[in-house]
Amino acid sequence: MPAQDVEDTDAEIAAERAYLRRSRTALDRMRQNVLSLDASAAGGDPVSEQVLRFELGKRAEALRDDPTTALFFGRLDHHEERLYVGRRHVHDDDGEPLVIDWRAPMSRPFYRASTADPMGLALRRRFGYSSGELTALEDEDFTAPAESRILIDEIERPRVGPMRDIVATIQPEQDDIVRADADHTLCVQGAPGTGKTAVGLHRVAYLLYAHRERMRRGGVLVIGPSASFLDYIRGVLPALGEIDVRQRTLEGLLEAVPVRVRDEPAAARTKGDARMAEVLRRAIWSHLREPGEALVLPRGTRRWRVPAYEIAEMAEELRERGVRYGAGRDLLSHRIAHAILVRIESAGEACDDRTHEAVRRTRPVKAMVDLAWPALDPVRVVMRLLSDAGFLAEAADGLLDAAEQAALLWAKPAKGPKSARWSRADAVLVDEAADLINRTPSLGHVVLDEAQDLSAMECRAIGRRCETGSATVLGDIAQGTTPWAVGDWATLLRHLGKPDAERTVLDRGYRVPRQIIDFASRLLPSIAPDLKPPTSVRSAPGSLDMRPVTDLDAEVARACREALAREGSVGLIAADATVPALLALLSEEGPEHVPLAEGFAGSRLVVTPATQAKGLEFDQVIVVEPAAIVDAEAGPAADGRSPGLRRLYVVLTRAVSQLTVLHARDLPATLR
Ligand SMILES: Nc1ncnc2c1ncn2[C@@H]1O[C@H](COP(=O)(O)OP(=O)(O)OP(=O)(O)O)[C@@H](O)[C@H]1O
Repeated sequence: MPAQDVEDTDAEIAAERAYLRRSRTALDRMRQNVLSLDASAAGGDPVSEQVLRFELGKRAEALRDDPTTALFFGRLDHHEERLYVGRRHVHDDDGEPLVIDWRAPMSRPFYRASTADPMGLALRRRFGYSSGELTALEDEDFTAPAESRILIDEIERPRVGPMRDIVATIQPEQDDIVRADADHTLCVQGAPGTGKTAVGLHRVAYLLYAHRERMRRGGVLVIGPSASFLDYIRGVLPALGEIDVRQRTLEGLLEAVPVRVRDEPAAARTKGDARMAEVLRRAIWSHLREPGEALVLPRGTRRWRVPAYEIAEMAEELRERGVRYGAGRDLLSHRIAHAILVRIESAGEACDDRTHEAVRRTRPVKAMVDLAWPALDPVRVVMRLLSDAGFLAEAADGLLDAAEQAALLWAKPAKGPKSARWSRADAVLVDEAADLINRTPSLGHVVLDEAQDLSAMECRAIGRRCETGSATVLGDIAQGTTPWAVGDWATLLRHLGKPDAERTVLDRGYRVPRQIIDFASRLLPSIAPDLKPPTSVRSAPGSLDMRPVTDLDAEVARACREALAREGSVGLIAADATVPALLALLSEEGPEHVPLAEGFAGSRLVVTPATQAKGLEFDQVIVVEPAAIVDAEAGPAADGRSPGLRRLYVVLTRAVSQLTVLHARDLPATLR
């Protein structure tokens, strides 16, 4: 850079720093204003006072400045006005905006303006930060397409601990998804590292900004594949100022039974099959009974009688109307009460709502409802289905063959719901049964990550949680590793109840350098032949290091030491069964490390079982013995593709800067 330019830039940076100081001071004043508000004066009664105090506390918390993050990261120069784009809105004492929220419509040109369409901008400025200090700027005047060094620096900035937000560098194709219409369900097929998870989380923040009341009322939920994954992403939404969003695994969501065991693949596949919905429906409705005798209700000196066939007809009519089982029970009691009231009235007695309610609550009416339409506990229904071959055979007749029914039955029938050996797929069946009895409330929006792994029944469980809301469905068919996975987006969306979801593809990779993604993509023809190989925004010569070795243990320790000598996080990824031995080896050899189960905070070197690597990333990854990772997966997936190779694809695509592959055995043929 010529000396004059350097001076100009220094002067610009000094001016921008001054603006940053001014914005920070203004933000602090906004917070002080909130803290000075008197909840008791505004509230009135003690309850509203408490609510107000709580709300003010939250508001003040949201306005707390974090000096380690960028308060603004962009500047938009229109011909007439200049706007700074940042994490939150900041205004001065006169209400004049100093920084506008990245989610506001006015911020959109920061993410979308291009040479083809500058969106009214004369200049777009990006700011680079180092530890909260404004250190660089980058200008674009839209006369020619420009590459952003700040984007590349941001991606390559060494990882410490959990995932961080990408608010300063969201790319146009990602911005489309983040800001998509709230009523739309979107399905994103995205290659590894294309930003699906990041985009899903920023979309939540966007929806909470653009539709705050509606989303707050309905609720927003993020569903991720594992506890480690949730631990990894937990900081992103709070960093975007959103602290109230529930983040759960599917198992965490289905709390009716404790998950204790893992199913054999055959059982898991059958339990996850959509036919189970019909089996359960039949099992639930098989409880209706035709009464053997008429209902007789003594009242005063009279006895009112409703014949058994009439009650059976009422029940049948309700069932045909498609009511939920639980609601039907209630409705039946009303029908019976009504039938009795008609008789009473025709005998000349005047009745009103109170008579109706009194009759409905009489012991004979309740007893008749219990007999004809018994109350059901979904847990017990599913327990019986999985324990009682006769009951299962009746419900599954014509739907599941004998082998499938045998695979479903527990080896030892359960004694009670508490001691039963429930699996994850069983918990999903309980959830379906519960919904057949009482409708599951729907949320405003669900973000579903790693969706490719879900079974049809799991999709249904999630679908009912966004039945009247919308969803963002994220995943990668090539990374589907479960034997029960549905296998394609159209089927998955149908089971989710969103067949008309808009589908889109992300194939520009941000995490993985070209050299590594090209290598991993050699697996695609075997694991997902319909998918195009992804591209990468970065090239990093030397980032792929293949090491055939003879003494695997010695090489693992050496590779870990080498990686720790460089910057950033390190993931040592191996077949699950070999992880205990690797942990013992590292404890003996010395490199400081932590097992994944203990989280990301303990050490830079995280020993990660291959089955837990999904969704995670590390600056450097050391993969130990690919052949063992492939062999560890049982049988072919539902669509006939090797889940072992898919697992390997996941593992090989976790690295940001460096991938070292140690192998004493041959590599799988497709990689050679
Ligand atoms: N626009 C961006 N700016 C900066 N970093 C980005 C951007 N998009 C994605 N990244 C980074 O790339 C990495 C991969 O993103 P993310 O984990 O969301 O991808 P993914 O598609 O969910 O990957 P996978 O399918 O492998 O789990 C993350 O570190 C993320 O912060």
